Amino acid sequence: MTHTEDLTKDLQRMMHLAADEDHDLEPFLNFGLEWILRLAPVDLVTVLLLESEHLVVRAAKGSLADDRVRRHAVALSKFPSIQEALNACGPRVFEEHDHADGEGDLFDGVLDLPHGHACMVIPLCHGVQPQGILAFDRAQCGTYDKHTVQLLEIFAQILAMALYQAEQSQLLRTLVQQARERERLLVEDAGGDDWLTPKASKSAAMRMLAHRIEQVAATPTPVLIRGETGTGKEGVAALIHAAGERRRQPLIKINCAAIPENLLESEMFGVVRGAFTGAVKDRPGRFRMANGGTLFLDEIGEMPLSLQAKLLRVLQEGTFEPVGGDRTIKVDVRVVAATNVDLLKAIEAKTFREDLYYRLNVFPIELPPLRERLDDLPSLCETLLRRLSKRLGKGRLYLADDVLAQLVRYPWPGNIRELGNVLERAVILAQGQVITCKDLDLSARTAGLTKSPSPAVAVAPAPDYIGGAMTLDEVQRRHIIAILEQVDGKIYGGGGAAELLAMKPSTLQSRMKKLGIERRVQFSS
Ligand SMILES: Nc1ncnc2c1ncn2[C@@H]1O[C@H](COP(=O)(O)OP(=O)(O)OP(=O)(O)O)[C@@H](O)[C@H]1O
Repeated sequence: MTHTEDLTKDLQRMMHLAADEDHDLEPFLNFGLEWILRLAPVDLVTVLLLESEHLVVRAAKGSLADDRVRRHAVALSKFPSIQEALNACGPRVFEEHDHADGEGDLFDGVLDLPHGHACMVIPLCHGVQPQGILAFDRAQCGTYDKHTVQLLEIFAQILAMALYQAEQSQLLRTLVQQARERERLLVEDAGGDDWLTPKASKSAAMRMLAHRIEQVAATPTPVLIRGETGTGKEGVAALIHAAGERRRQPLIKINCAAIPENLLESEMFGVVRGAFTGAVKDRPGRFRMANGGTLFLDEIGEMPLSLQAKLLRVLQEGTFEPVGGDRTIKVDVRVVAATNVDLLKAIEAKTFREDLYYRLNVFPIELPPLRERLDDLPSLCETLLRRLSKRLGKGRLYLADDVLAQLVRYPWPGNIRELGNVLERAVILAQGQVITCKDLDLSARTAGLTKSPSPAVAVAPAPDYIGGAMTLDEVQRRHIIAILEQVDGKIYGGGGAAELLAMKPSTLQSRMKKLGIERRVQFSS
């Protein structure tokens, strides 16, 4: 094969790798840098990418490439001539006096190269911003001839294009993921078809919460959302993000309980290639992905103590070091955390840091459990049935007349998630469009609960369908009266109405007041 044929084949291969559909840069870099070593008089070729005003080695090949080179990073401010080359997007060939005049070499302290060794950088420019540089070094003195410079420039153009493609495809993936996430989570004012927003809620507590969300959304303050499992904490985090100025930036989620302890740190803070076995590429981590936007830390109570100090530092200073790296990264991220465990108890048990708790708890948001916002049950059922109808390809779905009364009696330990599951199963079991009590089969669930509500309380007939004649308030009023009658008006303690209804006594009393149930008049104590 002729030299030209070889070159053509290599270039074809390189173009093919640069256009790789997965935009995995590794094969391109391996092949491309080896190719340079074969064609040009070079002992070290390095790709250095720009990251927060630093040039960070992304790949290195050649007889001088070792681990120290591969982990090297320098502040751009220390190399004005490279900054100039980046501004002009043109190559810079260094001569002996450049090294002598104080700017030094990119690899000073890492490699011991003689003054005047052949050294050149070519900026990687494709798209709006320069992405970094290609640097070429030789152990011996001399400069690069014109033809070599031209060849290396062409290679730099191909590399810059491949980098740009990979970056754009990563951006696209993140945007698609966010769009899907947003679609799933709602977002407020998008019609609210798939979500009952706190603003549209009938429960006073939820409407108050809508107000708190508006207050805090515009600030960068961390928010701690507390609430039992399935109460909608993730949805509230999305609302906070969507209501603030960060809404056009990413909302990134990480579930601290779902990721093994040893991987959580790199997942959150990123990892430098080679930091541990298996870390084959640099990964940015979710904090960097969320830069400018919001990071939702779900199940924060499960975060290992060892990571809590690092998180506290990001909250206080906005800085951290990726795993295996010593370069400090600065980010601007709004943190929204959620938990369904009692963090004060976790502090007592020494599994949660007190200082982190106070930093996160600046603006706490408490989500009430479903049993304390029963006013929302009809609208929630409507919303969830609409969602199910769409998802399962059913027509409009209805609840039969006595279903709401039964749903009100159930204590909903799994909250809205459980309600969604119960309705989903009922929709599958239902003969047609109307869901009956038989389809709900709540008795099986009630049997599994320690705090079971009264099994046989007579409840007055409920409306035909949701939106029918009897209001939920009336259903609740009759049900509470029935329970109070059953327990002779006892509210507190074992066997009292509050226990049977799985409510706090104080909540029951305020509900009775709201519904106009006068205990002293109607019941003996
Ligand atoms: N207001 C709402 N309107 C419609 N669906 C809701 C609402 N709130 C919660 N849901 C649904 O309930 C389920 C649980 O919600 P979410 O995951 O936000 O709860 P969570 O409190 O974060 O739960 P966990 O603590 O277990 O992570 C989801 O399917 C969600 O779509």
